[in-house]
Amino acid sequence: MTSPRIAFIGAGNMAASLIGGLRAQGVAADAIRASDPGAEQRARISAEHGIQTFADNRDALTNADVVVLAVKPQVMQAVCRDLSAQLAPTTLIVSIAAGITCDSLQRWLGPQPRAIVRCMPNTPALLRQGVSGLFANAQVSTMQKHQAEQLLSAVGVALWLDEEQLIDAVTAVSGSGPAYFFLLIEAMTAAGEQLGLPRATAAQLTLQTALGAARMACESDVDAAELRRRVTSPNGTTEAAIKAFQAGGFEQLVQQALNAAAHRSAELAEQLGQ
Ligand SMILES: NC(=O)C1=CN([C@@H]2O[C@H](COP(=O)(O)OP(=O)(O)OC[C@H]3O[C@@H](n4cnc5c(N)ncnc54)[C@H](OP(=O)(O)O)[C@@H]3O)[C@@H](O)[C@H]2O)C=CC1
Ligand SMILES: O=C(O)[C@@H]1CCC=N1
Repeated sequence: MTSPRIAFIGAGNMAASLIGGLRAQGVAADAIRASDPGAEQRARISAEHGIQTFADNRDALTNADVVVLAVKPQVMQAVCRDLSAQLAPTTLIVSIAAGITCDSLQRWLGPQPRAIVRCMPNTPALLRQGVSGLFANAQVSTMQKHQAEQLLSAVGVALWLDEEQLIDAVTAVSGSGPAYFFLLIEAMTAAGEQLGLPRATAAQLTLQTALGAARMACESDVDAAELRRRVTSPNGTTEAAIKAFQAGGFEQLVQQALNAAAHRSAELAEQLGQ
């Protein structure tokens, strides 16, 4: 199968990660186009990946099999309305925007039924270590599902969802998830410094521990709870720390935080889908 021609609308961080992943997989530069109003973004992406870029979104659409909508949720409606007349009926639409439903995209893209895949990737896509949840509407063909999966798996793991609503949960767990780990890294570094370590040492200890723990959790044949038990000696230092976390309501706090993210994703869909 020849690789599809892909147009990126919006050439910011997530688009740059996806384009980098595609290029690393051997997709030809001339199979990819991108548009963005920012001259700087266009120059950067075109210099890094050798692709053609455009200031007018409609110019990126020429011959596209797949159009990736990679703009912020707040401008999505205007972008879709502007593109609708220009889109071929067979084009696959892939949206990575948080809180924008397939129904809203369909409404903004005009009366013609559209094949739409809604995705939620995350920023480790930059290092091809991302993970995405994908939902396809009823118009998406098997071949188009394969095209969307190829696109997202160029930057990490791609997981299909049976219900669109689950995208809110994916957003809460993995879309926003990198920020939670960064928050923990910030807090552990600060706590290490408070305990007397030089900041750079506290940062290095924290980062290497995060990396080692993530790799163990990914590569081990036992689950995270068992790995935690193996670190926790009876009446030892880890037990003291875990008890302090739990006394502070750690698990409930994590649940509350993820509920807030999922709720905000659904709320964005409600507010921006009008
Ligand atoms: N960042 C993240 O962790 C994740 C983001 N997402 C989603 O990905 C999408 C893109 O996010 P991200 O890459 O981080 O954002 P960026 O701001 O980096 O990229 C968006 C780009 O779109 C450009 N843009 C603005 N208006 C238009 C327009 N009318 N037509 C074309 N391009 C336009 C912006 O230019 P300018 O900056 O000049 O406005 C910017 O370069 C969002 O919808 C977000 O919800 C999904 C998962 C994770
Ligand atoms: O914070 C946000 O809204 C976006 C979506 C997931 C990660 N960043």
